[in-house]
Amino acid sequence: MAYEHANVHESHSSSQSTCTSESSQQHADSPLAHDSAAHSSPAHGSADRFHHSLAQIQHHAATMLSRTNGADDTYPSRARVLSVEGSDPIGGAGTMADMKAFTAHGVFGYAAMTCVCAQNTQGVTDIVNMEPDFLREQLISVSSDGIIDSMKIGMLGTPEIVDCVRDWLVDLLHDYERRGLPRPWIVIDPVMYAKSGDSLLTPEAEQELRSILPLADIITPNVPELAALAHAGAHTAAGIGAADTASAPDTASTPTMPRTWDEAVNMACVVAQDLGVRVYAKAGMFALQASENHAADKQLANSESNTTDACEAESALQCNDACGVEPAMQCNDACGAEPTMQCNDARGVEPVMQCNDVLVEPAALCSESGSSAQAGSPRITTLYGPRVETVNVHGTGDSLSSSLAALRPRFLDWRETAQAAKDWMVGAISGANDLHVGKGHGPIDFTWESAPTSRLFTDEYWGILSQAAAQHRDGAHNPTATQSQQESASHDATAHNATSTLASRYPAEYLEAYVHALIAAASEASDASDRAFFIHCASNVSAQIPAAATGYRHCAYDGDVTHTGSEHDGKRRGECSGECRGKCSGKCSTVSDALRAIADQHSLGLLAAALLPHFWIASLEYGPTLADSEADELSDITAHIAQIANREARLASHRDYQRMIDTARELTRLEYSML
Ligand SMILES: Nc1ncnc2c1ncn2[C@@H]1O[C@H](COP(=O)(O)OP(=O)(O)O)[C@@H](O)[C@H]1O
Ligand SMILES: Cc1ncc(COP(=O)(O)OP(=O)(O)O)c(N)n1
Repeated sequence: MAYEHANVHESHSSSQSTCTSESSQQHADSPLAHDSAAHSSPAHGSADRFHHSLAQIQHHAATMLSRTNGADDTYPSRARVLSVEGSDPIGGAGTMADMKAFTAHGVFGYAAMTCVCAQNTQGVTDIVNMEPDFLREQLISVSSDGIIDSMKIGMLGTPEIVDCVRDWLVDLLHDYERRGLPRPWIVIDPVMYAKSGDSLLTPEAEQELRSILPLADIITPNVPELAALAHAGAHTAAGIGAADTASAPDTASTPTMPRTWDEAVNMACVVAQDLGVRVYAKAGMFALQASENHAADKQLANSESNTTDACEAESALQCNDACGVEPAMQCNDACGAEPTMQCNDARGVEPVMQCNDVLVEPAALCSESGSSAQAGSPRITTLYGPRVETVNVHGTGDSLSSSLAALRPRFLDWRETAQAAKDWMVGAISGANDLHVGKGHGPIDFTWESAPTSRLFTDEYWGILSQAAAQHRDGAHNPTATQSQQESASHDATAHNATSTLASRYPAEYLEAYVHALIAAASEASDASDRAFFIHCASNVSAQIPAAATGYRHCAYDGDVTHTGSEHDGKRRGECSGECRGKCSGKCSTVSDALRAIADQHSLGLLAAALLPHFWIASLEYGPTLADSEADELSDITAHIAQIANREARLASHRDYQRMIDTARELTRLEYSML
C-alpha cells in the first residue's frame, strides 16, 4: 500500500541549503508559496517524524473538503487536474499523454494547449505555437469555470508562452487566496528536448523558463534538462542573463552533461536549492542508453562485428536520442568506448537492473525537517524501480509529471506521491513493448493497470495452439526426435484404434485434477448457465475416471526409460506389469499441480484459460479417432469454454489478460508434452 513504501529511503545532501527560515516564512505568507506552507500540517512536536501523523491527515482532509466548486459543499468524487501542454498526434506525449494518465489515475482532466506539434515516435517535424492571447483565453476559460485541484505544466516553447502561463498562474493563485480556496498543487516539467533529440524550447525561452519554476511545488527535469538548469543557474548567479531574462543565452558555453547518476543527483540538489523547489530527477536517459546498448550488443553479436565498429556506427544516433544536447559530447560522456560498462558505472550498484529516480527537497520544504534533516541540507529520497528493457519510452517524462499532479491529491506528501507515480510508470513502461505503436521510441501503456484488452482471447490462443501442434507433429515425424518421443508417438499410433474413448488416454489422477478445476470454475461463475455447464463437464470427466484408473499406463506414454516412482521400483520399460495404471507420471503431476494452483486463485478467467488447452487439444488430436457422439460433445465443451474465456478476457485488465494467455500457453506446453 502506498502509505508504507518500505523502499523509500532518505539521505541528506552535503550541499549547503540556500533556504533560510526567513525566506520560507515569506513563502508561507504568499499565495505563491510552496506546499510546505500552504499544504502541510501546522507545526507540531516530535510526532512530526511520522509523516502520517493525525495532524497531517486532518489537514489533508480539511484541504480536500474545502475543494468544492462553490455551488454546494459536496466533496468532489474526482480531483480536477489541469494539463498545460502541447499536442502529440501519435498519442504518446504532451496533452494526449496527460489526459490518458489522468484517466488512468481516476481524476478529471482539463487541458489548455500551448502549441500543436507535428511529431511521432521518431521525432518532431514542426511546431505551431499558440498566440499568447489565445492561450490566455484557454486558461481563463478553464479557471473561470472549474476549480483546479492540481496542475501539470509542460512544454512552453517560447518566452512569450512562458510569460503568458506564468502571469495567468500568478493571477490564479492570488484569486484562489482571495476566495479562500486551497492553492492547487503545481508540477512543472521543464520540457526542453524530446527523446528524438529535437528541441522543444527556443534557446531564448530557457532563461525565461526559470522565472516560472519557483511557482511549482515540484519540477521534473530529465538528465539533460537538469544539466541545462544547473548550467543556467550557475550563469544566472554569475550575472549572465540575470538582468534581462529575455536576452540571448550564453552560447559560448554549453551545459556539461553528468557522467554518472551521482553527478546528476548533485545537480538536482543545486537546482533545488537554487530555485527553492522540489526536484524530481528522472534517470530514464541512463536506462535508455543501457537498452540501446543492449540492442546494439545483440545486433553486434549477430553480425559478429567488432565492438569498436558497433559503438561508432550506433553511438551518434543513440546519444542524440537519449540526451538531445551536444550529442558528440554526450556520447563520450555517457557511453564512452565501452557503452555497457559506462552505463553500468553511471547507474551505480546493479545499475542495469534498476532505474531509480530521486526526489530532492530543499530543507525549507520538508515538513518534518526538524526531525531527521541536517539543518539546511536538502533531503534526498531515492525512488526505486526496476529498469525495463525497452526503447519504447516516448512520453515517459510527460506521463510521470501528469501522474504526480494526478496522484498528489490522493497522498499525504510528495514523497509518497513520487513513489506511487514511479511505481505506476514501471507498469506502464513494462506494457510498452506489447503496444506496437510507431517505428521509433514507442509510447507507454497508460491503461496497463485497469483497462480491458481489445483483443479476442481465442485469436491469440489459436496462434499459440497451432504453433504447439505443429511443433508436436514435427517432433513426432522428425528423424532427430528423441527416442522417447518416437516411442511415445509410435505407441500412440498403434495402441488407440478409431472409436477408442478418451478415458484410456489420461491417468485417473490427472482427470481428477480436471474435475477439481471444473468444480472450481463452477463456483467462480456468476452466471447460472455457466455453473450448470461446468458441473456437467465435471461429471462427464468424472465418469471417465474408473476406466482411466484401469486403462491408462503412463509408462507407455511419458517416454521415461526407467521409472523411479514407488509403483515401479526402477523397472525398465516393458517390465511394468501394470503398477502404474491410473497414476500420474512426472509431467502429468506438473499439470495436476498447475491446475490446483490456478483453482486456488479464484479467477474464472484463469480457470477458463487453464481448462481450454486440454479440451481443445483433445479435440484436435483425438477427435477423429473418437466415436461421433464423444467427438461432438468434446467440441461443444471446447467451444463453450472458449466462449467463456473470450468473455472473461474482454473484461480483464491487460495484466490479467496476459496472465490468462501465459496460463493457456503453459498448459498447452504441458499437455503436448504428455502426448
Ligand atoms: N527503461 C526504463 N525502465 C524503467 N523506468 C524508466 C525507463 N525509462 C524511463 N523510465 C522512467 O520514466 C520516467 C521518466 O523518465 P525519463 O525518461 O528520464 O523522462 P523524459 O521522458 O523527460 O526524458 C522516470 O520515472 C524514469 O525512471
Ligand atoms: C508536446 C510535447 N510535450 C512534451 C514532450 C516531451 O515528452 P517526454 O515525456 O519528455 O518524452 P519524449 O517525447 O521526449 O519521448 C513532447 N515530446 N511533446
